[in-house]
Amino acid sequence: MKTLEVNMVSVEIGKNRLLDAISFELEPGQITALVGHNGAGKSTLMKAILGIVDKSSGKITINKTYDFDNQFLDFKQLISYLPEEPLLLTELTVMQNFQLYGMSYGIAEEDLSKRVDHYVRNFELNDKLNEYPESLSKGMRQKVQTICALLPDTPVMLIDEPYMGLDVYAVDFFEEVMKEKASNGTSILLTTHQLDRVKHFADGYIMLQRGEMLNKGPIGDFHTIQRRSKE
Ligand SMILES: Nc1ncnc2c1ncn2[C@@H]1O[C@H](COP(=O)(O)OP(=O)(O)OP(=O)(O)O)[C@@H](O)[C@H]1O
Repeated sequence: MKTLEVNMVSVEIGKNRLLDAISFELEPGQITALVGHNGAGKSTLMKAILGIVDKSSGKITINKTYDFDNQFLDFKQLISYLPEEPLLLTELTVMQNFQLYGMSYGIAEEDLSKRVDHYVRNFELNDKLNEYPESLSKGMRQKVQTICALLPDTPVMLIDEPYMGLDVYAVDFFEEVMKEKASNGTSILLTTHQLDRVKHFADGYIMLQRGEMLNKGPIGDFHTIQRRSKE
């Protein structure tokens, strides 16, 4: 049984081929680190899965049934996404941003309020619910965006560079939540440059290089990223 299946996905922008025939599958309950140099194509791959960037070819499905090309709205509901840069709506308060996520993923009000309460206490944002994103520090905005991504219970999570701006307590709590989500069956794909952290945390890895899949396998087989040769 697989959750996300990505089959021969390519992305071209103008004459540039940003991703070249990428294929991989995620198992339920597995955390997979997506690694590679700056510019390797990690964020582009996540954006292609979410339809933020158009794929030029390839097929993406979730649970074999939900197809990116034929049931995009149902497909997207099954993915929670933490973008590299916070994408909060500046005209909404922190709580209203959470409510918007709750509505778009159909989370019952009572569940939403319990989850918000749990996450804001642990990320130490309980006194910020009525603030607007621009009055928060960068790290606090990152925490708010992180909570947005944690609120829904989806079979697939795409997490792009989660550690940036988080303090050490927030990082520990975040990893605890990831493990808990995975133990409940969520497949997590996570990009990061903090390779030492993911080594003890992920089950598998996928390595991209210049838009191509260089290799993949269990995390125990991952050693390091070779220094990029001069082009
Ligand atoms: N909208 C775009 N138009 C043109 N080129 C783009 C676009 N978005 C990304 N690229 C290019 O695609 C390549 C991959 O970028 P991407 O952001 O996916 O890399 P990354 O692996 O996530 O890097 P990092 O580790 O620095 O976040 C880069 O060469 C980048 O310049």
